[in-house]
Amino acid sequence: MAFFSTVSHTYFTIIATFAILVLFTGSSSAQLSTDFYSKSCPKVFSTVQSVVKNAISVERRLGASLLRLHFHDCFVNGCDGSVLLDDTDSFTGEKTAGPNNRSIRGFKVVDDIKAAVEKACPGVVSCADILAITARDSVVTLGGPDWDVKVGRRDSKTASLSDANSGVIPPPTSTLNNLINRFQAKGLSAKDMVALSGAHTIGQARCITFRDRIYNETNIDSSFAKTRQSQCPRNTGGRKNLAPLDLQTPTAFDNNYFKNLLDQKGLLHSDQILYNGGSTDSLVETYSKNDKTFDEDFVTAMIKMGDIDPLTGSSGEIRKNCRKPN
Ligand code: HEM
Ligand SMILES: [Ca+2]
Ligand SMILES: [Ca+2]
Repeated sequence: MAFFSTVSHTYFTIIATFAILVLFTGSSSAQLSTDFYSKSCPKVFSTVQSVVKNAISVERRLGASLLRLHFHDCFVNGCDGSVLLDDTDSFTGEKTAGPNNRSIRGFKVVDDIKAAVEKACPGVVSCADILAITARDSVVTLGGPDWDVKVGRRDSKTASLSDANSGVIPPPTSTLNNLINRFQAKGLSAKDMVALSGAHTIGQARCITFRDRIYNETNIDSSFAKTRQSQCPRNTGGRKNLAPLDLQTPTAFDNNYFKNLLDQKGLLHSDQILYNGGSTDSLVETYSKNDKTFDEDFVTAMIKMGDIDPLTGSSGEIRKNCRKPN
């Protein structure tokens, strides 16, 4: 008896270990692949790209706005299109959460992309995948690196205001430790975090996100602070006034963001903290000197970010309209 129970116990352990392994790999990004739509929607990539290019040719900032949408989607319960759901009388989504309210944009472009993709292959391509492809196409269109986007994500049927407000998307007042920890919590390293922060080589920020820095911080170039103060008053008013995150080339994807940090010309507290005598200084120096290394590490990190907790298999749905569940 003792012999049999040891044997069955051993078998049980082996089977249980195997089941746990399968469960773990099944819940990760194992099912995303670059050819997920190769039969069901071969034109998806060219369709998305042409709408993105057209939108950016009308307003270059949209490239930045679209890239940011993918980040704000993936960090809140994974890359599941949750950020795109509109509020209704009976439902509050993520659009009014602190990091998103009056800030995230680009939804009309996403609607246009979805319409074009639905025309080519109805009911096939998820909004979460559209955000991932759109982020890549935005970077490429603005002169940044290219990569193959993994697809096969499905869309959430809901969204979470409280999760979007919980600090998983770190605020611009963050310490370096908080930035590192928040990315670590999503399986991204400090290196990934610094490389992804390089997304701030494009786009704009509102006065309220950098006011405290330009008036009260000391690790800032004084003439740069003065320039920014002229459009962002100390006490009241001007909250919505915009300034470029990269003062040199805000519509080109390059490594000037990191060069600015060496000159203490980072706009946000969370930008300059990456080069302030701490553990990430040497990476900032590397990226400022070597655009190719930045591009490579940015691509690696974008692919990792796109892998965060996707819905796959029969989870979620393929939304017909990115703004509401089916
Ligand atoms: C490291 C932590 C990060 C913090 C604290 C942060 C914070 C911010 C803030 C405060 C703004 C300005 C928003 C506004 O005033 O409306 C902004 C803009 C932006 N962020 Fe980040 N961000 C971070 C990481 C990222 C990542 C990982 C990406 C993408 C990969 C990204 C892409 C962008 C872009 C492109 C813009 C400009 C958007 C536009 O012009 O519409 N950020 N970010
Ligand atoms: Ca999400
Ligand atoms: Ca730039």
